[in-house]
Amino acid sequence: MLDANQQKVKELIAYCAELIAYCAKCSQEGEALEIAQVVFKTNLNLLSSTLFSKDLVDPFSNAKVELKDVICGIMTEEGKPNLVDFFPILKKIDLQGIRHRTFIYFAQDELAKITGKEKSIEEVDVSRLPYLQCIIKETLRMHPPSQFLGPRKVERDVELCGYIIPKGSQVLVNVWEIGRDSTFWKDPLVFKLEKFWNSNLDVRVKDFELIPFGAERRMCPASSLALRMVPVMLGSLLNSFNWKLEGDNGPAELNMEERFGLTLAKVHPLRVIPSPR
Ligand code: HEM
Repeated sequence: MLDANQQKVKELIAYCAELIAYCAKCSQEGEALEIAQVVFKTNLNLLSSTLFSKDLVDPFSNAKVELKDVICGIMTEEGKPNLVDFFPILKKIDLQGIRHRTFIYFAQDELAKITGKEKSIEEVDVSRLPYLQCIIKETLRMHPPSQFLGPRKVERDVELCGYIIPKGSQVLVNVWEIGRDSTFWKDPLVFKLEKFWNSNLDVRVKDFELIPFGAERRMCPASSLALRMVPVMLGSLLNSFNWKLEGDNGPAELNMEERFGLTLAKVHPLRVIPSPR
């Protein structure tokens, strides 16, 4: 018997086939696609099939999903107050050194060896794909979808790092900042998979330097599901195609500016062109 999460991942794999078919169409036509938009459609259909037994969007339609813009707009507005005062936006970070690029090819190489080239990833493959897991952890460290946990209300006076936080205060935990704190991370502003190579660092519960899903009682209830869905989708996309940035820019010129809101998003959505492997 499959548990609920396994059942969902099985459905996701079927939806991934549609996603890959859409990318294959773009690949044949040499057309760029906005990766967040097409992945959003897949996730939306997965969710709507669960809730309404119906797909809400056609993965082959080029139409923008307006719901995504509405959700993003709301989250940006909701997340606005005071953030800029405390966390200056880092405008340009070079996340893509030569070593990183080399590592990315190892990812693709690992996927081809373990699952066979140009195949979708199955859930059972994920535990045998350590590079892929490093990519996901390093991405969650530098770009956690939720910048803040909270707000939480302090139940009694607490002393923290020499400061008294009075009872009744509202506190936010800045996950984004923790992921970039040099006390915990070597080269915190550089995207380097080595940070997680041969490391047992767990993105859930135990290791507080990496808490993209939160921790303890209010932790994301879907963390197990998400940790199965993300590698299946990302791995399938990487294993099925080679990817190139739209335009003449190389990865080093990629603009990683982030828009701070309830969730983090790239200011300039990633547009990439798939080509056959
Ligand atoms: C990589 C993917 C995801 C990340 C990083 C993530 C992260 C988070 C975080 C940080 C929180 C707030 C925890 C806190 O305040 O302490 C949260 C809450 C929540 N997440 Fe996720 N999440 C992800 C995917 C999902 C998915 C796929 C679903 C649903 C299918 C989901 C459903 C929820 C719900 C319902 C809550 C509210 C829980 C509460 O308020 O008690 N999440 N998530």
